[in-house]
Amino acid sequence: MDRKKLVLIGNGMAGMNTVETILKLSDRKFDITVFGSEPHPNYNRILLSSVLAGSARVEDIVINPLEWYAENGIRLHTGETVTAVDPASRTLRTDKGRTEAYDELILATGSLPFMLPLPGADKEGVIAFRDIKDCETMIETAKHHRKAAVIGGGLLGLEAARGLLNLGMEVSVIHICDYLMERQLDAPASKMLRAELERQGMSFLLSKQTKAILGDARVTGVEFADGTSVDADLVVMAVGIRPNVSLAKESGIGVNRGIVVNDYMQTDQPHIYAVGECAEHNGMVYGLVAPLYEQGAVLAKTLCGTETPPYRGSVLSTKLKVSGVDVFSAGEFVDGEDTQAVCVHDEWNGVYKKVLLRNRRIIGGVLFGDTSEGSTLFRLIRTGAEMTPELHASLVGGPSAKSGAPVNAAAAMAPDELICGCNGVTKETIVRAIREQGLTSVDAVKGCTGASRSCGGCKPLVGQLLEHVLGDGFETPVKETVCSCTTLSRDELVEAIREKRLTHMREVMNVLGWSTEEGCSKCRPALNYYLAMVWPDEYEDAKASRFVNERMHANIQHNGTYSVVPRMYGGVTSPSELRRIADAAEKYGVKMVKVTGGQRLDLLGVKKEDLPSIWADLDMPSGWAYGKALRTVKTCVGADFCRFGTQNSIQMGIDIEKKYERLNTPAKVKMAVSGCPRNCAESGIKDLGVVAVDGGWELYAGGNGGVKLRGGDLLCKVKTSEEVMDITGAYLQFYRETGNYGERTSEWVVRIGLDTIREAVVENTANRQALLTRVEKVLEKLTDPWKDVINNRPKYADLYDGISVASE
Ligand SMILES: Cc1cc2nc3c(=O)[nH]c(=O)nc-3n(C[C@H](O)[C@H](O)[C@H](O)COP(=O)(O)OP(=O)(O)OC[C@H]3O[C@@H](n4cnc5c(N)ncnc54)[C@H](O)[C@@H]3O)c2cc1C
Ligand SMILES: NC(=O)c1ccc[n+]([C@@H]2O[C@H](COP(=O)([O-])OP(=O)(O)OC[C@H]3O[C@@H](n4cnc5c(N)ncnc54)[C@H](O)[C@@H]3O)[C@@H](O)[C@H]2O)c1
Ligand code: SF4
Ligand code: FES
Repeated sequence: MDRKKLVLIGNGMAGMNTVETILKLSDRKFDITVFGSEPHPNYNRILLSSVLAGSARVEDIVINPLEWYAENGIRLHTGETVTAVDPASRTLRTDKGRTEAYDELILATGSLPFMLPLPGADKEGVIAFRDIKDCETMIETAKHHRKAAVIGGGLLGLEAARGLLNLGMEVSVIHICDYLMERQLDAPASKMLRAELERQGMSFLLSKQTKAILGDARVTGVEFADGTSVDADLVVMAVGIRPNVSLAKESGIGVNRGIVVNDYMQTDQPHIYAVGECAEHNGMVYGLVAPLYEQGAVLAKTLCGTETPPYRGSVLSTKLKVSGVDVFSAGEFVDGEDTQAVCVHDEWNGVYKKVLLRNRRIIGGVLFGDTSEGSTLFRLIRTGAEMTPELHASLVGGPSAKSGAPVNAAAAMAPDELICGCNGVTKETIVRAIREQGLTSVDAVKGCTGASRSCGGCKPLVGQLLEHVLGDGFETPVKETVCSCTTLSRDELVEAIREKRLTHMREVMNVLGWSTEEGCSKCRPALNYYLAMVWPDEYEDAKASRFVNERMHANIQHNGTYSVVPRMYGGVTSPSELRRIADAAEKYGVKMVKVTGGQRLDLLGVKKEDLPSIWADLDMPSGWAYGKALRTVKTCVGADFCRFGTQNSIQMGIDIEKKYERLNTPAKVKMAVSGCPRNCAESGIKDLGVVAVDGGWELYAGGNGGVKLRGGDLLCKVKTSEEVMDITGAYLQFYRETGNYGERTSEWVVRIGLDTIREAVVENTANRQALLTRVEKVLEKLTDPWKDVINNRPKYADLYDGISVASE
């Protein structure tokens, strides 16, 4: 049988989801060709917000990789735009001069971002937020510029603003109304949202009418109708979208706001269908994926000749994808004469819940602060459920009532209903995956089916489904908390510090509900580290929270004296340094001068009160032998002296040590550089070991020569010394950002996985660069602690009491 020729114009989520459903229904019926203007295979546009916010990479958001098209016999023409359709001859033309015939044609041309036609809107630095290119422009701009203005305080604008904050920009959101997300939220929820986003660092300019974009070639600001203005090096317009209908219109296909379709997604032209954001059904145009998938399911069945109920329109639900903020909105939410509202407005706990009723039936709602009942509420709205005392208690009755009357919304759903609107995953798909793959957790379902991968709004529903299918077999993950003062894990703590912009230890303890007033010896130094890591510019080190060695900048010995270890970069010293060391050793009665395993000299047995003076006499940088920081970079003699050496290992070691000395890390870091694989500097058992090989260097991660002996894993092989330096910096910063306080790299590498580290610091060059930018920021601020003590002696009188300073 000859297969019919199906052509899809628009390689986006709606069109491709339709094609995927068609393939599931009948993989032999159509010979499929797809045209897409963008140069990419189909990707999850929703997750652009996550790419911008740094929690996903462009590669992660591809839905159908190129191989998928090939495996399914689909001809894909990326970077090719269809310019005309001729319904009479059933052909189309593209901008590359191609003519293609079709038997059935799907238009899924999506939307175009609306760009305000302001004077100056064509300046460099004025962009939309719609595709991968926009996302990459923002990421690049953030590397060189500081101030961003986002016009539009809707879903897109706020997600863009959060992403730009994460990229280190100062962000002002300009909104035309007097409250944010007015299309999804009522005033009380919007007020709470604004307060939370302000805490995260966003600034808002509300009730502002933009008048012009300022600047010469590049934007420098935005001017408002009231005469005021705001500075900006980047302007992101997020003021809504318009269905992309020009092709349909010019081809004589019926168009209103969108391409007009009936209940089976047919246009007014035979054999031409429309689906997605470009389609207008019953006067409605949709801008969220769940309705587009519902349309796609009807269209796929229509094309395959499978019986289907008609498409009758969709009830919408939205969830803002800004971490740390839980907002959910569905159906109607504005009070009317014929509506009744059931509300909880608890500003103390930051919770707002409103359920709107008409004739006792649930027609909409808004949840802020606690969106756990979002899925249940959405289902009740879709089915037009009547409010009952049990539902009332479960939806708005607070935690106690909730626990008394759990509602498993997932159990009541039909098999083909969507659990995850963002990724088009139905209940039956998840149930099958749970049963066939033996899945026991929400994360496992996510990995296997994609459900909950985007906005996360369906997580509770996935959890309910797991409970329903598995009963007691449902896995509740065991959480390791930072210490007994808190119920938060390390990741939750760091995220909360970031999201809530907590910059002081006391603030963290108050806001995050510490059970002890002062914390404990486990959480205080950890908090001190995490705060400094998250806020390298603002945070003032809380010295008192550090362990004694770090407070004193010296290692205390069993008899109460201290050791003094000056830095010798790469294990190299000079006669004058040795002379000063010898003089100081004699002058301060040093008990022993010892060559350490890290190739430097340790002066043992120094009295506490002599510490500042001996450092002043030595006039050498601190070797940080006491700190959670880069300690030493051990080197072998390398190519300059050794007949086996292939590279200058000494210089490499010195360069690394000079660059990254003093950098605070979750635990101590030891490094080594060897001039050849004979490894005389023992690079294989270091936190990061560098080994010269023919034509380059190998880097080994997570080695340890201490209590838990571990050989390092080969992280990568690079050609140049510059690459070694960069990967070292990125590796150290990635460890700083993801390591648990006190966790050595040997444990960290095992916990988070070598592949993840390799991806973050070697393969994903944009991420490597971002890590380097962040580590540079920290390095700029580091100073030698002993210089500070020597130059500001009175300040340290309490610490080193009875001090006399030799240079006086
Ligand atoms: C940053 C961001 C975050 C979002 N977050 C969410 C969310 O959390 N939840 C949610 O539900 N929705 C979200 N959305 C909206 C959602 O992504 C869209 O509703 C959905 O992607 C639209 O799919 P579509 O296929 O109809 O259109 P599109 O994704 O716009 O796809 C249409 C494609 O067709 C191509 N095309 C157009 N004309 C032609 C032509 N003539 N020839 C060839 N190709 C053509 C376009 O280049 C485009 O690639 C978000 C959108 C953005 C931008
Ligand atoms: N989490 C999500 O579900 C999500 C996230 C991002 C985008 N989206 C979708 O993407 C599409 C685009 O999002 P959007 O937020 O741009 O559209 P939108 O239409 O939802 O919101 C645009 C906002 O811009 C404001 N605005 C309009 N003109 C303005 C002006 N001149 N100055 C300042 N503000 C102005 C409006 O008042 C409105 O709040 C929508 O369909 C949205 O649903 C959804
Ligand atoms: S590691 Fe190689 S280059 Fe370095 S000292 Fe040993 S043999 Fe020589
Ligand atoms: S509904 Fe958004 S991730 Fe599932």
